[in-house]
Amino acid sequence: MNFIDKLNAAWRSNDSLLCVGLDPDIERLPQHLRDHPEGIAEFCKAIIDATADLACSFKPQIAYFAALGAEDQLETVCRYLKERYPHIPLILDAKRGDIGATARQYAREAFDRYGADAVTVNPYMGFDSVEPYMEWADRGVIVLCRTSNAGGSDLQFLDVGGRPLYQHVAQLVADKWNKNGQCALVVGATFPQELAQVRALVGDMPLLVPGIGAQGGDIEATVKSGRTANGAGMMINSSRAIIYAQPQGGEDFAAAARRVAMETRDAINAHRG
Ligand SMILES: O=C(O)c1cc(=O)[nH]c(=O)n1[C@@H]1O[C@H](COP(=O)(O)O)[C@@H](O)[C@H]1O
Repeated sequence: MNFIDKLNAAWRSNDSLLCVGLDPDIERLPQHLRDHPEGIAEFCKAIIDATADLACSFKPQIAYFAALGAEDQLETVCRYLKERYPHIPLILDAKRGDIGATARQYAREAFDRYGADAVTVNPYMGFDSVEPYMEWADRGVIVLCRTSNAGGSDLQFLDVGGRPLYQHVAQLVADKWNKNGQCALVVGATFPQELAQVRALVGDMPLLVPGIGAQGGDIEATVKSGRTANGAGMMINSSRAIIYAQPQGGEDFAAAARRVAMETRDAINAHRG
């Protein structure tokens, strides 16, 4: 099953648009896992088990593993997800961007090494830097468009022929780059008006929407701005607010993550109709 079909099936089967982000900062893990040689993987596996029935996707952020030389633990997490929850899409967040020959190696890393269903990529270097990922026709290519951070406006808001660059990117991907129907776009939940603009330009193309939770994006405005006619169309990501939900000295971290993931999924679903 290709990425888009798998995502559609996960939206339906879990009745969820929530993407659970796996950003395992070693300094924020429970002490017993900080001291454990496979602590990062154990933490992620526990979060996955606690939230897999509530999520439409999981998104590990590669930097949290690579910074510590813990790519083997990312492999473990990806393998675990694919064996235990093969119906939930795995998005590798790597935001890659380089010339074609190098991009092909990044694509092999994402799709062959980690077995990701989709990867995030940066469009700044143009189509030949994104095309190599498309050789894996059953995988998703998720292109940065209007990112959630304040500094995203520095370039993404520049005027390009009468409209901001992020809209040009959205149109370009929808009209020209998405030849195999495998593309999606990143649009931050912190900018609901721009989210609505992108939705208007790209039809039903899936959108990865980070920025609720720790970054403070408004769930109602996000869902109303980005939903498709059938009340789906988005992977709304929350990472820190879910995975570090454990109150000090309170409940088990995985149970706390489950509680917040459920609240978030339900808050999203309240506005899909
Ligand atoms: O591509 C992304 O996932 C991404 C794009 C963007 O515009 N903003 C953004 O925050 N992200 C990622 O989404 C996650 C957000 O994490 P929280 O702010 O903890 O929910 C991080 O892994 C970011 O790297």
